[in-house]
Amino acid sequence: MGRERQRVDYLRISVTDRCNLRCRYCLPSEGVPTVPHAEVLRHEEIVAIVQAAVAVGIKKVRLTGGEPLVRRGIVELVAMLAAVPGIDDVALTTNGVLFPEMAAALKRAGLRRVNISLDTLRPERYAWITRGGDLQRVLTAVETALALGLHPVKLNMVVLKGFNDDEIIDMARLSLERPLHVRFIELMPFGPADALQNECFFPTREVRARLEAHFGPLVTIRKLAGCGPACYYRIPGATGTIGFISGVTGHFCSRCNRLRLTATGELRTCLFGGPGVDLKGPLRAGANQAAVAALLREAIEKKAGTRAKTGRLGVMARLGG
Ligand SMILES: Nc1nc2c(ncn2[C@@H]2O[C@H](COP(=O)(O)OP(=O)(O)OP(=O)(O)O)[C@@H](O)[C@H]2O)c(=O)[nH]1
Ligand SMILES: C[S@@+](CC[C@H](N)C(=O)[O-])C[C@H]1O[C@@H](n2cnc3c(N)ncnc32)[C@H](O)[C@@H]1O
Ligand code: SF4
Ligand code: SF4
Repeated sequence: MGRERQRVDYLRISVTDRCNLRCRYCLPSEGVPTVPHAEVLRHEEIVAIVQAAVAVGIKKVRLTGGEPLVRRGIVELVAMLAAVPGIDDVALTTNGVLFPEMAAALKRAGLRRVNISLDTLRPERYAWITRGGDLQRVLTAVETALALGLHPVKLNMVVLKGFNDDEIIDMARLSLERPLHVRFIELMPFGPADALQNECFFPTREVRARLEAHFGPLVTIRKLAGCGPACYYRIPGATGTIGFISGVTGHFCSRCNRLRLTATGELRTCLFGGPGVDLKGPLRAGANQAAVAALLREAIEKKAGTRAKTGRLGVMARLGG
């Protein structure tokens, strides 16, 4: 008997390829050539694709980027997506820089939860890894998300040997008193991260060993809202959790539940590449919802429960992580 196919119910949407930071493992210092405005999907086009996606089983959307909060009208887009019948979860992955001022409006628009990238708790390190970012803004973003009752609030830390691996315990401590979910992410070989892989890759098993040497055995917990690739644990007695995203050493592809939509309207069935399907062309040529749904259905049927094999990987800021 064949393997039962994982239900695909989650669409990650990169709403822009632009970013207000230049994290060293994600973008080159000069950035990447930006896509002309006309090539980027308009709000209405994203909504049309999401409506078609609901017809093929999508229930959750996550907005990412680039930095999703630099997209003009992002609050309105959240409201439009939250209003699509059949969508029960609208989430955001952000670097947090613009979040404090926008958070209340985003929540009012229907944002349910947020994942915030935070690689270090030291201001000078943060400025270095992001090429100029201000740590205080991200810390304020985390506080704002908690104060607004967005739930769960997850933190994303890409662990880099020799840069922030000495902060693993400090980051994990953030989960002790408050409902913060601290995720340790393995560096994946995209764009500039490819060149860092040899020197900086720090595997999940070593993160876990460090945590257990300090806090004692971690307790396995059932998954948090999100159904992403993270595996969650708890430090005994902690309010929040610890998550591991093992994009390199892990084996979670057989339960992959997601599709990706790039800012320019290409549908991808795997972060690691594979054939993309152009949705913008058909949409602009007048394809109706049923026709877009048929393209989505076909892509889902072809989606393998394994990582796509590809010669060249793009940059994360283009794919939305
Ligand atoms: N290999 C792989 N990595 C992923 C996948 N989805 C997300 N990631 C990585 O996981 C990290 C965190 O991603 P987030 O955008 O916070 O999303 P998430 O953890 O999937 O989201 P939720 O589970 O919904 O909270 C990023 O480094 C992503 O690149 C995936 O399908 N495959
Ligand atoms: C590409 S960013 C886009 C959203 C937003 N700009 C942010 O930083 O949260 C999404 C996530 O991918 C992670 N990421 C970027 N490059 C990565 C890499 N090479 N390996 C693993 N994770 C990476 C980031 O740390 C971030 O948590
Ligand atoms: S990880 Fe996010 S914040 Fe950092 S450069 Fe990439 S897209 Fe921008
Ligand atoms: S690597 Fe590809 S198939 Fe595997 S979990 Fe990520 S997106 Fe899904």
